[in-house]
Amino acid sequence: MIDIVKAQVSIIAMPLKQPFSTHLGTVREREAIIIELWDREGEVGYGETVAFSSPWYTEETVKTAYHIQKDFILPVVLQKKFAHPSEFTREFSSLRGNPMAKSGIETALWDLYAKKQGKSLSTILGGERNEVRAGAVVATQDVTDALKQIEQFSEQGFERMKLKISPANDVEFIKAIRREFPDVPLMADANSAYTLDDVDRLRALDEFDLLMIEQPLGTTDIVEHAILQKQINTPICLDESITNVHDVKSAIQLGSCQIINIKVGRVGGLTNAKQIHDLCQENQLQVWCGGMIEFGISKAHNLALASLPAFTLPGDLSPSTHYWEEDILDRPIEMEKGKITVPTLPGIGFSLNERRVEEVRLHKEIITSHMT
Ligand SMILES: O=C(O)CCC(=O)c1ccccc1C(=O)O
Ligand SMILES: [Mg+2]
Repeated sequence: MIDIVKAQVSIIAMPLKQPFSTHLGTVREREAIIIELWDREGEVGYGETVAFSSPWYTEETVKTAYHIQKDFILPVVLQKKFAHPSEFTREFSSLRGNPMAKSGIETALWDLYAKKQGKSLSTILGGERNEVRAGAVVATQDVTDALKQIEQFSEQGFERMKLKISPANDVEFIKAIRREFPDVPLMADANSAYTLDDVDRLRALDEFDLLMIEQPLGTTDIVEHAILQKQINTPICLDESITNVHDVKSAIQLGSCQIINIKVGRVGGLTNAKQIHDLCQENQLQVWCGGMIEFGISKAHNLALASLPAFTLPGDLSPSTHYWEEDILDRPIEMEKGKITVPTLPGIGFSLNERRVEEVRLHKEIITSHMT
């Protein structure tokens, strides 16, 4: 039984090494909520809430997630006992939406559960890979910058590059990159910058041999992506549109995509992420693990998830030093020749570097079971 008696919620903030720009705006500093849950025997589980400071990618923010966690999720988690972390998802099915708030806590329960079993989170989830393939995101709207970044990322060994595109920055931008790097594995992410009126523009991207185009149309759309996929050769990958297993069923039924980007936070935790993985595997859809410009706790959860068999494509998985001067883990996550080793120690295989967390912490709150 998982019997949580104490929770510590920390809001941290750190500048990115370089700005991360999309057509929706620029991220220069990253806030996140780090969750620590202790059970009655003193074992600790770690989770990270990946909502951003503002609602540019999805509706949640650090403040909404904090509110939902503190006022609705943690009081229940501190009262209830869970036989298995998957019970969390059922327990909070009547708490609508707020997947990142849920995920921040659910993932901590998974870490704790795996540690209690003395097994790695990868093993507990059914992982089969001992290393995963890393991919880099070129998040600049400037072609000179983009060329420089791709050069650098290739030297570092990243196995694919993802370009952030929009109607203001697509055909000419990709053409300039393809001229310099004819063979680099390349994909594009539009973060919903297009509509069906742009079919000709999107068809023009077919000549660049992109591995896929991620989320070209509306953030909640499943139907129009199916219409688009019939008119372009580049495989469509859905990100924002997939929030639960039902969305995946619809996308499969309609032929809305060939690939799915699974983000633990976007789908409300590891239980749902695994269920989506299993469904994609049964239906021969390829999946990869999406990134949220995250700190090491979420990175470690991603490594465990990406070790599952259907994660055949390189993900938005990068070492600790990719975005951060110094991450918050006891030791950095490292990449070697484009691969990151899946930890074999119990749970996520990392703990927090308390000194570093202290340096970057804006706020801390401890909640115990006799307070709720
Ligand atoms: O974590 C990364 O390496 C970046 C991944 C990325 O592109 C991204 C980062 C933040 C929000 C949305 C997205 C996205 O995939 O659309
Ligand atoms: Mg995306």
